[in-house]
Amino acid sequence: MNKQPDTAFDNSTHKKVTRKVSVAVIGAGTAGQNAFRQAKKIKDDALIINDGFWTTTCIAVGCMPSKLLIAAADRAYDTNHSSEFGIHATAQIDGKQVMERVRAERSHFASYIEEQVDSWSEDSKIAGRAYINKQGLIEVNDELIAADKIIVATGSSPFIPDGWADKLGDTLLTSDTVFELADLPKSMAVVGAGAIGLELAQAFTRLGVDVTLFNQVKRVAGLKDDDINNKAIDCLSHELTMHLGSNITDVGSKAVGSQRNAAAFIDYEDSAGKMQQWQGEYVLVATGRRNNIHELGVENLGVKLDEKNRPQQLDKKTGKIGDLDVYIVGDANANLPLLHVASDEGFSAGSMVCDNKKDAYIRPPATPFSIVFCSPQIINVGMSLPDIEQDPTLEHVIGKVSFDNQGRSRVMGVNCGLLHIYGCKKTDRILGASMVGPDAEYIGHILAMAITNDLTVKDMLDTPFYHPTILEGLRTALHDVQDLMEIPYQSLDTQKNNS
Ligand SMILES: Cc1cc2nc3c(=O)[nH]c(=O)nc-3n(C[C@H](O)[C@H](O)[C@H](O)COP(=O)(O)OP(=O)(O)OC[C@H]3O[C@@H](n4cnc5c(N)ncnc54)[C@H](O)[C@@H]3O)c2cc1C
Ligand SMILES: NC(=O)c1ccc[n+]([C@@H]2O[C@H](COP(=O)([O-])OP(=O)(O)OC[C@H]3O[C@@H](n4cnc5c(N)ncnc54)[C@H](O)[C@@H]3O)[C@@H](O)[C@H]2O)c1
Repeated sequence: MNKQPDTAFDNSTHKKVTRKVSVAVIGAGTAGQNAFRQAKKIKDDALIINDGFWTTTCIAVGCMPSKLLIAAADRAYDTNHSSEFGIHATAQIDGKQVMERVRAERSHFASYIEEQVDSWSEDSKIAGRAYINKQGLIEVNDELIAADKIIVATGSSPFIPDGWADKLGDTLLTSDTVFELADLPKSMAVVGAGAIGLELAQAFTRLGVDVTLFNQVKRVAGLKDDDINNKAIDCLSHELTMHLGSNITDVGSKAVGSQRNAAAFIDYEDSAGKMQQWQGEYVLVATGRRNNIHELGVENLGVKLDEKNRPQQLDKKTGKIGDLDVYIVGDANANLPLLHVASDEGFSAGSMVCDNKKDAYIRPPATPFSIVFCSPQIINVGMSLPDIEQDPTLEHVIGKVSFDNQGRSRVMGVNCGLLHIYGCKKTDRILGASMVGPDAEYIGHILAMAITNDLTVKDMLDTPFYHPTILEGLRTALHDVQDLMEIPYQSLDTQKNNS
């Protein structure tokens, strides 16, 4: 490291350096484990340090338990909402069994990671919280480690507004604790209508919990296209109680008899400016996540952080910071806190630090792509509409399709949605897209593939679309893009109205 002393002592503490390694990875989530595996192929002495569980945020408290809960919720929803098909049933929901399955399946996924971590030699991993001291040395447990290169993969944690943890006490839940509930609660407020809030609020509602969702702005899933945002609110409000544009002025908990020793309340000003109070069993706070970097000491390596703790001079391909021998990858760099990004960045950084030319491939930054797994699903791909609108040279058009009357969506009874595809008039390329609607996860993948591989709208329309599918809606929107571009070959199309 640039700041590492030549001596084997830390001058400030007079502690002896306990080991010298070529590569140290801090954090053993998805990004860190990928980085470590890749580095270890070339550098025998590569070391990984981790605080807490070794099974990744994704598996322990993130992607997987949330999708397991949603899977149960969707079963219940379908059972309770099939009467339009002439099928009448009421779901009997065993809350304990629902939560047990979430945890049992989570353990199943975790076992693969545990097996891998167990296969790493004891001297290549350290369980403990790392701190980078003023000398640029890593302090962990009783060790003082000098590393030529450091990969920081310390992830992120739930953000809880100031004072709420104390005021809510044990009525407070976050994504770190909610999957540990032994049973489904009777009622719950969810604060925050981002990906976490939306997914969990809808899942618990579908499982029979009385859920109220709060968000301070009239926006869900951070959608930046107003029409898609309004449509998403419209589709979701059929089953979710939402107080969007409400301002929470206070939260707290109070004693309520013998069953539970506390019940929560939220005081809020609703969107009409009227003061209201919500009361219930728990408050699930989903007001965003913050990268775990502020107490790590990366500044001691020369890394500059902005006011939101985002590292400056970040190379988005590899996580490298300027010309330092420091890489910050995954949620820790607060760039795109998504699983596939953490995975790619970890892999690339691990290859870079040891110049692994043999089986390394530095992945280019992925086309921005996110999915929120509520129903209907919400996706964003490529550039956002506001970013496109800021650049008049892009000469964009917006191809649209509604899923409210789309053939297969109607057949399946999932006909609520809207897709906007942002096309570039000059290049016949797709700049980005935003959608709420059925099968959005698949439509999103197709659009991400098209953008990544520089396909033209014509290329996409020359590809077969099977009938009857929800994906035919994508074709309708692509046709709309073409129509707006006024490119002559569109007139040869014959399949246009089949969906
Ligand atoms: C509820 C929820 C649902 C999600 N769903 C999805 C989804 O559907 N799709 C998707 O793409 N993404 C989803 N995400 C996001 C995804 O889980 C994260 O982007 C991803 O797991 C981040 O991986 P990571 O390797 O950067 O961090 P992590 O997996 O969090 O690993 C970081 C590790 O570093 C350790 N650490 C921190 N500080 C130190 C220190 N000082 N010393 C040593 N170790 C330290 C931590 O304890 C942790 O073990 C979800 C997240 C949540 C919370
Ligand atoms: N399906 C997925 O890919 C998935 C699922 C879950 C999480 N994630 C990742 O986790 C990250 C964090 O998710 P998140 O939903 O916690 O954060 P987020 O930043 O996406 O959303 C937070 C929401 O909370 C609201 N909010 C903030 N403070 C508030 C307050 N005081 N009162 C009321 N509302 C308030 C914000 O307006 C925003 O809508 C996401 O950015 C995403 O990268 C992804």
